[in-house]
Amino acid sequence: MSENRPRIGVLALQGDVREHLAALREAGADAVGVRRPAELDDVQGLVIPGGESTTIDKLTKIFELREPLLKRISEGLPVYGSCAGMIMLADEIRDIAPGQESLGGLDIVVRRNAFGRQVESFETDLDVQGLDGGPFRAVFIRAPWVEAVGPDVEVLASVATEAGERAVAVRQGNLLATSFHPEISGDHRVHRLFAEMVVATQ
Ligand SMILES: NC(=O)CC[C@H](N)C(=O)O
Repeated sequence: MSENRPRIGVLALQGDVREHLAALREAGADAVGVRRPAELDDVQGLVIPGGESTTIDKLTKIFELREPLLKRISEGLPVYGSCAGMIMLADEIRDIAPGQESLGGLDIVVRRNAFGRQVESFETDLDVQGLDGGPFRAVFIRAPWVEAVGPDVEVLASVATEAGERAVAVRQGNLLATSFHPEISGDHRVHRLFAEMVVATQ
């Protein structure tokens, strides 16, 4: 790690990997793609990007990353999951696909595609706890929401839905997750928050 530039990986199997690499670099991290176990060994934090959680799940198994990921998460590796990445970190998934598994670690129940189908993707201004400087423009794309959280989970942001308030940003220890995609908003405050979490563990 050079000075305060943490080395953060982006799980580079599927999804918007490039956008996260760019956002992390702008947030002050050394960002690298992670596709092999040896590359995972080499990072101090990891982003699991948005994409399709069923595909990311399958590819982590094919690329023999599932076991190393489970091990590092259990050892306290800081991980930030966005959208499909949030689903990968959830202990329980509703509307799960046949055979789908998460990595888990975050004591939350998420519902996949909770906000509706692709055409129902939307943007909104969110107040996110821990982010200074006003509301965050959050982009939701076939996003999950959080239906239940365990006692150690902090809810950082919620949205009002027809079903009531639903959490869309949560943190539990070294694990951070958002239903939305901060990597495409041009606002790097979520990535900066994660980089600070990674630095704090060193
Ligand atoms: N933008 C996203 O990451 C969408 C997540 C996708 N609906 C899933 O279930 O994985």
